[in-house]
Amino acid sequence: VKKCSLSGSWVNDLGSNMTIGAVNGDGNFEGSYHTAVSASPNEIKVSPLQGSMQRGTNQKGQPTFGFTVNWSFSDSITVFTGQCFVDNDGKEVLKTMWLLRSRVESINNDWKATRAGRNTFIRT
Ligand SMILES: CC(=O)N1C(=O)N[C@@H]2[C@H](CCCCC(=O)O)SC[C@@H]21
Repeated sequence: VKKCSLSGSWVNDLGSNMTIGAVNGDGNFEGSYHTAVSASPNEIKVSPLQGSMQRGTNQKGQPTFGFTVNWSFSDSITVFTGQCFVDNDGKEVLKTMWLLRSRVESINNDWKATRAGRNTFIRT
């Protein structure tokens, strides 16, 4: 099976872009995320991400991963988790699910503070 590598530039169906740097020996990586959409009223700015991928040989070149985006323009944070696949056309695809945690004024609003979703990234 062709290998799927996380490093490089990706885009999702919302038009958000992310760039992931080299994966180090521990499987950790850093990058940046430029979201096309936001729940925050603030101006969108590029934000840093940090994450890890599994490097075990049993990944068959299609590793699982997770990363956190620490939004630089709002008090929220998003964690993504997913797997890097080579699809049936030989293209690399990141299938992810995410949780967006927004800061709320009071614990009474905690119930509405977390949004969840799925998203797919392809290489730009
Ligand atoms: C991949 C995907 O679905 N999303 C994406 O690319 N942008 C939105 C969210 C952007 C949050 C910005 C900060 C805020 O609004 O507080 S994270 C999940 C979603």
